[in-house]
Amino acid sequence: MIQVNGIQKAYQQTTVLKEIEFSVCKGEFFGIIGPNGSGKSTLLKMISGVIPYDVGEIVIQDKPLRKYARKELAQILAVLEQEGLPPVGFRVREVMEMGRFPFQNWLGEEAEDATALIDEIIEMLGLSALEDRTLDQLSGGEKQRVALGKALVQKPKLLLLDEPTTYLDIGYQIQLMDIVKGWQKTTGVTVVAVLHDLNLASLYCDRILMLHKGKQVQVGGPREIMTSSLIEDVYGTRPIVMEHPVHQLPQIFLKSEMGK
Ligand SMILES: Nc1ncnc2c1ncn2[C@@H]1O[C@H](COP(=O)(O)OP(=O)(O)OP(=O)(O)O)[C@@H](O)[C@H]1O
Repeated sequence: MIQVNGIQKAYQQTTVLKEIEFSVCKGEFFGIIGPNGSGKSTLLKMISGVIPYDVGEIVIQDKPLRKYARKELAQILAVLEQEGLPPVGFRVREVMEMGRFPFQNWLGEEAEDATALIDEIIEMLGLSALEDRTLDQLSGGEKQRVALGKALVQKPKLLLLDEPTTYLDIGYQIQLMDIVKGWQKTTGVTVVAVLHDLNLASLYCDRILMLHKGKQVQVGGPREIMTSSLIEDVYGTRPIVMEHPVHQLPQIFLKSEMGK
């Protein structure tokens, strides 16, 4: 689905990503982790075509990214990002409808009626009671669900998530990740997610790319990536890693230097 071949990126004179090389299979849930400033968002923005890369190539569905027209890319790829919502005056349903722009002609008409799809997604995200509210009348967590809805109504083949659980309490974190996973199972969408929470990354991702200071440290399954030595090398703190009692996947426990 995606091949990232030898990507390099500099802002002004400072290189922020170098020699990034990996591929993501169709239908995979692929995570990108790493400390603050390691280049995660920059990499995701390059995959979504928002910012250019300096060296290398990104290929999506066997076609180099730079050969895609904007609208053509928007028909296969959707992004959930913090700043992805329109200005505040819009209502929840209107925002969902905006997700259909890539499929409309210049008159705002679409070959397929998307009303049923929008209804289904509003219902699935628990937004039915809020659909006539404007964005400024929503909490941070509710806005995040609207942003996810706007991405899902595009019915993307590739869904890019930039820190999707920011602002969400633990209940909504799991709910949002489960919704994405469930949606993936029914539609076969490929998901690439930048995640700060290593435990969520371990639970949901098939494979994970770990970045450190703009370099690719390793790509592998949760058991290969979630080791205390690798995490200590990259994050500078040595956690305890234990197997989740239900999911049999590695989970980390942080250790305080101060004790209690
Ligand atoms: N527009 C920009 N101009 C200059 N430098 C930038 C720009 N955007 C990001 N950077 C720098 O590039 C590096 C990588 O930033 P990026 O936002 O990709 O990291 P990140 O891993 O997503 O960080 P975080 O976890 O803190 O969100 C950082 O050093 C950042 O300061």
